[in-house]
Amino acid sequence: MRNAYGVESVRAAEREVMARGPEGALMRRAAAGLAAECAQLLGKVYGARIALLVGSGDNGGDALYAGAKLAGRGAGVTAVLLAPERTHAGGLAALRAAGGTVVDGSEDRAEGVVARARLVVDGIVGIGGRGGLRERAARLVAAVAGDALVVAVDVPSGVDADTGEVHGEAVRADVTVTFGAYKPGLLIDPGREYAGAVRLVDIGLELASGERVLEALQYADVAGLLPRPSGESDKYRRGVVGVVAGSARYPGAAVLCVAGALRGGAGAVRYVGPAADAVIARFPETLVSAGPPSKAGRVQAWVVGPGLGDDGERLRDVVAADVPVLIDADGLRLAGEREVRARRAPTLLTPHAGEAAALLGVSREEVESARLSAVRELAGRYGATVLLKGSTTLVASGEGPVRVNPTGTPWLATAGSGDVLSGLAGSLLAAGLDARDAGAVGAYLHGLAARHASSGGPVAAQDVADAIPAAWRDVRRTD
Ligand SMILES: NC(=O)C1=CN([C@@H]2O[C@H](COP(=O)(O)OP(=O)(O)OC[C@H]3O[C@@H](n4cnc5c(N)ncnc54)[C@H](OP(=O)(O)O)[C@@H]3O)[C@@H](O)[C@H]2O)[C@@H](O)CC1
Ligand SMILES: [K+]
Repeated sequence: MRNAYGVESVRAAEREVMARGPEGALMRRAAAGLAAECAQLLGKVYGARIALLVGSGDNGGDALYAGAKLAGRGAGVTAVLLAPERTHAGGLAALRAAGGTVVDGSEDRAEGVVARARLVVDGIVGIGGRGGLRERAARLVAAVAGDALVVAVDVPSGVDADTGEVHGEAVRADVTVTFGAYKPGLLIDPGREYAGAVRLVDIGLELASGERVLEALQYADVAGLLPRPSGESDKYRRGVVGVVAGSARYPGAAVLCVAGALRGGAGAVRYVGPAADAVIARFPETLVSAGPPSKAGRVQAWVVGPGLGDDGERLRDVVAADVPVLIDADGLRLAGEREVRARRAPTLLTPHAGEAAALLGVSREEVESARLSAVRELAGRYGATVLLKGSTTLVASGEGPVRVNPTGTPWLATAGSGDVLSGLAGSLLAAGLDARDAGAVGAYLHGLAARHASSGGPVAAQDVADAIPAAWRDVRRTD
């Protein structure tokens, strides 16, 4: 599991270590890790031209000490000071002693220094930052050459470390070297995109796992959660998932949802609705019926919503069921907050940003720019688990850390891919995973399947469904 911690927890852990150890030890460890990463990126340090963008706090101090190390190895290092009178004094002295030079960020030549650098170190602001880049910093960042390497210290300046929100301008890094713990803002878009590749440097902070605010499942975690049929399994023990989706006129959503459900580990898929002919034609193993879902026979979990149109009656029938229910697409529009809250069995809602925006009464842009608060707000309002789809899919329940999916790919933004995900996650619910695990494991496999199917090119929803077994095998191999 990859865990991320909020700024307050990181600061508290820092205070504890500082109370025990010698002054400046943490910053020296951080700077050593930062310098090592810069050296590795450069390949050859000797003679390399490096610009340090140095703000008023300890983030700038890290950059200066790392710059001193690189200058000691023969790099040409220049520090550009954004707040000369408040620069970290020890760091500045170390850089000067190692042969580095210094310019005031308000001088005309500062932009030229930045523009000529092969590597730019962003030590403008770290976890003490608020809001986007200020004007002078933004001007200097705009001067960075297109082919220069940009390394952010701890957090790309302008990105909110706790949320990944970006208000105004921010640094776009190739690599972010972060200290002590991942910060949520490095793993959630838009911040994640600004961070580039994230490297964690251990500086000896001890963080209690109960304080993590965000977690990302890794291969081994997913392998441990995947359902495993035993020798005794029959279809009911493995779980039957019911799918209420599609319409006679638009059967595609039903077919794709069933395609996902068949690959999610449940023992059988029951389809209820008017697209039964199309479903059977494609997947003859599906059990189909046309009446109300509650009369369809035994199921261990329902998926309702994709392509459902305005069929509120079937939706209400499913929502009244006493088994786990996944609500997606049209179902989200039709399901009342009160009905969902009143359910006793688990509920998993799977909106994309546009659907989440409609439920919250805000714009799509607002959801996309503040994904963490949007998913938490929805989970709270509905008393449900919510999977917010997108470039960084998030899964939130009322309590516990939010899960962020690390396997997404932009190619997944394709028609029908959400229908496959809802079938897949519903199948995992039927197989016995709780709503948070079903959502997170479903998103993980779905992303991995899309990568398999795409290999860097466009991908259709059916291809994603077809690649789920390969993704599953991939994960199991690490078992
Ligand atoms: N915690 C740890 O374990 C360790 C932490 N370490 C390092 O320390 C860093 C935190 O240092 P920090 O506390 O000095 O804050 P930091 O981020 O440098 O900001 C300083 C000042 O910047 C200003 N400012 C605010 N917003 C701004 C903006 N948008 N644009 C421009 N300026 C802005 C604001 O001052 P203001 O100008 O508003 O008075 C604020 O007070 C951390 O990220 C890591 O790198 C490691 O060395 C070792 C272990
Ligand atoms: K920074």
